[in-house]
Amino acid sequence: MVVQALTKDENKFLLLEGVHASAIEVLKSSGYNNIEYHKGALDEKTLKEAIKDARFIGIRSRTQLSKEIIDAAPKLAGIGCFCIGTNQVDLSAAIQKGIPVFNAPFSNTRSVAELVLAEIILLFRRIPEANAQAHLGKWNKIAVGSHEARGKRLGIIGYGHIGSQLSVLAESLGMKVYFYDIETKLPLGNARQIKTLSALLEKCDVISLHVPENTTTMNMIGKAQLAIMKPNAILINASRGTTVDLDALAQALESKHLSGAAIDVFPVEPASNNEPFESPLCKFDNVIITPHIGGSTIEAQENIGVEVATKLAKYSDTGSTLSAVNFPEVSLPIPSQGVSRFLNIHKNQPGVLNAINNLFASRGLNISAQYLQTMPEVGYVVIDIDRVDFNKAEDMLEQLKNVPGTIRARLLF
Ligand SMILES: NC(=O)c1ccc[n+]([C@@H]2O[C@H](COP(=O)([O-])OP(=O)(O)OC[C@H]3O[C@@H](n4cnc5c(N)ncnc54)[C@H](O)[C@@H]3O)[C@@H](O)[C@H]2O)c1
Ligand SMILES: O=C(O)CC[C@@H](O)C(=O)O
Repeated sequence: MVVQALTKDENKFLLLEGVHASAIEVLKSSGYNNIEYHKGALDEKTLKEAIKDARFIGIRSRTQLSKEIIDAAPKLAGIGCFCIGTNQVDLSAAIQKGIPVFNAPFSNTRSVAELVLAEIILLFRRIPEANAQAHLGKWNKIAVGSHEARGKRLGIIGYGHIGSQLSVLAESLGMKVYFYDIETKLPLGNARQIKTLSALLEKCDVISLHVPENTTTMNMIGKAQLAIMKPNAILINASRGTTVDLDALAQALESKHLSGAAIDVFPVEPASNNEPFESPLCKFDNVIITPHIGGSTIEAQENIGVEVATKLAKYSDTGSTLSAVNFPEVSLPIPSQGVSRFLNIHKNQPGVLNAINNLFASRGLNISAQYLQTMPEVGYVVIDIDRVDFNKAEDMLEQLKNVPGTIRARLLF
């Protein structure tokens, strides 16, 4: 359990996978200079070593923060995913250790929507094949199988931040947009929500996936779903690699049932740019294969760097967990000078708050403000008391950590 009040330099930030320099700028301007930066992901052994004394870690999609890795990080207080997806983190193991996980839910969404729009046009025009042939010296000037996007039907699976932006962009090209989502969503423009996935697949000329990775989306496009797609339809996946069965897709391309595909994400992705990439799709000229770069634009990465680093610094400075993905959200005002602030993360069981309040009362300490949020497993309470000297605050922290049910307690200032 973490109990000591820390200076900013004692908070080591371990930043992996080349997160944008904007993250470092934010951390430094917030007074955090103890930053270990790596351009790539670390192998498991090196990661376990590096994370041992890290207070915060910043990753993208390559680093798997399993329970085993989290258990190897006794000081870890916060995780920043410098991306949208958080499926690479064992969120349940993190919350059980009292560790909030933050991400950047919007910053790269436009980049993905733009890439998919470009892929729709390229695939309708059969540009990937023409390009491959031209590179081999073959001049194949034909219009066969080449189409405008205008008037074609786009089917979007998952009408969230990315799917809905794609919807607007595609309509501006004159496409007819349909979508399938497990939630009822407000259609933008003239888009229409379709009740079942099969109805969407049967109807549309292009299908694009924009769902999260979870049990409901695992292999949601397999042999049966590909079979009911329109002949010569196109499949695009820039969501997560687990959503499409790639062997089934390869068969659908082999049999020429589909006219093309664009795939940005894979069930197994190389851990670094130095490792080889293999896929059953590599042999098809009518498949655009990209190395998980849907969100990899300078604009997106810079914004993500600022957004996630700000969330980590704010949590470290004030205890604010606003927009954490796995954790009770507490938004905190800027504290006044005359305050000492404690955090207590505890199992959500009866009596913890009572015990905490009795503890402060028994020491004659006035609680000037208290912020509490709970989730089924975990409660998070931030306690401001009229300022006490450091020794007394440290003594209180020792008591606070002994409150039954406490997972983690910290003294912020
Ligand atoms: N390729 C990249 O570089 C890249 C970049 C950013 C995001 N992503 C991925 O794109 C995906 C979408 O991101 P987003 O920001 O739009 O997410 P989002 O959470 O805003 O939207 C996801 C939508 O999918 C819906 N959904 C969930 N389960 C579903 C199911 N079984 N069937 C149908 N709909 C379902 C949700 O209701 C929601 O509307 C995520 O997997 C994210 O990780 C990839
Ligand atoms: O930048 C990455 O590694 C992941 C990008 C994307 O998949 C996301 O989840 O935001």
